[in-house]
Amino acid sequence: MSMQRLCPPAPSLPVHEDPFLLLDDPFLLADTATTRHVETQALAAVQPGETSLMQRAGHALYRLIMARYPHAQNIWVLAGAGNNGGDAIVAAAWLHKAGKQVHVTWLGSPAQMSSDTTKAVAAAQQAGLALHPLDSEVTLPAIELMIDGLLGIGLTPDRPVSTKIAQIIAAINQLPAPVVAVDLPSGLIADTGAIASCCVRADTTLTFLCAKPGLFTAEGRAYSGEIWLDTLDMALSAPFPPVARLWTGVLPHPPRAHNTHKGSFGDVAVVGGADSMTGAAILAARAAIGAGAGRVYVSLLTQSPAAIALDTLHPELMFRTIQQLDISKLTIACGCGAGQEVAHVLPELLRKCPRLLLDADALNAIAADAALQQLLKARAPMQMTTVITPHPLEAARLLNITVDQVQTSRLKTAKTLAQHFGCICVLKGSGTIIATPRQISLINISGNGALATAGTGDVLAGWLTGRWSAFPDEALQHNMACGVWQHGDAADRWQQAGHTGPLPASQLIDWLLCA
Ligand SMILES: NC(=O)C1=CN([C@@H]2O[C@H](COP(=O)(O)OP(=O)(O)OC[C@H]3O[C@@H](n4cnc5c(N)ncnc54)[C@H](O)[C@@H]3O)[C@@H](O)[C@H]2O)[C@H](O)CC1
Ligand SMILES: [K+]
Repeated sequence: MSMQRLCPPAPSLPVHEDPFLLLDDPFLLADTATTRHVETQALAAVQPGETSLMQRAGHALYRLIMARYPHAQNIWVLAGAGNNGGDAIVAAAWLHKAGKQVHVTWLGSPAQMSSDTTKAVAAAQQAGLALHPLDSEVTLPAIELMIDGLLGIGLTPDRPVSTKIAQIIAAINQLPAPVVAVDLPSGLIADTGAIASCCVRADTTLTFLCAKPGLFTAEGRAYSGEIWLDTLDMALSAPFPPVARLWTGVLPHPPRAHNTHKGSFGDVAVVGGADSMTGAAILAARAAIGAGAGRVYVSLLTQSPAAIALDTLHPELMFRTIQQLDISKLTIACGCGAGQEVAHVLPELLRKCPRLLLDADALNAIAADAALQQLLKARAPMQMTTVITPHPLEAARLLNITVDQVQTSRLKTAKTLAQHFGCICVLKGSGTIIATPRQISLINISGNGALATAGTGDVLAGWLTGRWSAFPDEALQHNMACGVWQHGDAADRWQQAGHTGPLPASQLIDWLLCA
């Protein structure tokens, strides 16, 4: 296995439970420390006379450019002072040999080069390719492609990008030509997907050795474009622990058998919908029945006598008060549009409901009340299972940190929440994370900005609860990851059908149902 596209992924990918990073499983993600280990081991494994890793990386980059942008003649290569720049210079030399008009701007200096970069620079110059300092004019008639080799995993995450590089990044982002990023878009932090003050907006990213989590969550998806991985033909002897795994599809289920009935797929209740927010609970309930639950009850928290008692479009939904339900037998989604009233019902639900998904206002109520937090923590030791589905602001409230702290460490935040409350945490946002206290975290790959509209979170809560009810024997983390993937996939199909705006939540359910 050498080069392959990770995002958008190929269909029907296998699910691995292997807790170690092996280079034949491209969907395991490594943080920078692990990548450096892999790099050290890979460097040691290169035999004298074999091509260096930098040569392999540069040649892989060249091949991808020739395949993806075959008609680009005038190419501007931006090479930083480190090995990321070295990779770009190797590719530039190949492009030059192939007859392309290549202009290289190089920020490095002979005094500060790694030995691989020294060789790359010498080889490029021998081939007749000039490396220009930053202040020289770019002479290409019209740039048709840019190669971003400014910064890779050597970016220091805790300081802003230097002014000089920030100016180049601004220039790259203003030009209309497509950008191919080397290893990472420059400015993206490999471990988190946060950006260090500014970042190249790439159309294609070719990452090396192992895929990095930052490409797939937080700002990563927005800045990386199409993501490719090249493992540089390394076969590593020692496995390393991955930091997360990409989740790229659904697990197959047998079709609903003939001799089943509604009781075979469990009962769901949606508890939510305070005054003027009943729609949120209805959306969740409609999604739950669509996801496969046998029966779905709606328990509205509104006190309004005018509250609906029938969903005329979905008369299969049953409206009951919470007192009319046997919560010890239900899978419950609680919180959608639930307002402050939810605090009154949460103690009972937290104590008695065996399978409880908490969303939105339920999470806000728990964040504000230490006693509810204790009740939530007490569930796991009593074999009661909880899924929480916070968006970044709700996650921040639960941990008493800022949204920025959540978004600059999404993997860590999701894991902390899962461990702290003994639950599965589905941290929403671009690159949704599905974390458990002990298993490897999953990063969902599907979805897009069409989901950034009111009610789509309620649909997700209901959809996940419906899946939980319908497939109670499926490993819960995988079950939730499948549901998250379907939710994003519906939005991807919506865009592929030519829609450019938001996907209204009620229509999202229709798109989920016609997968
Ligand atoms: N070693 C190998 O064989 C391979 C490496 N590959 C590529 O190498 C880079 C990582 O290279 P490294 O030299 O460690 O770091 P960078 O090139 O990413 O950057 C170092 C460079 O950047 C400066 N710097 C750091 N932080 C900032 C900042 N905030 N603002 C401005 N400048 C900053 C730092 O001072 C250095 O000058 C990896 O990504 C791969 O592309 C290949 O994978 C092949 C094998
Ligand atoms: K880069």
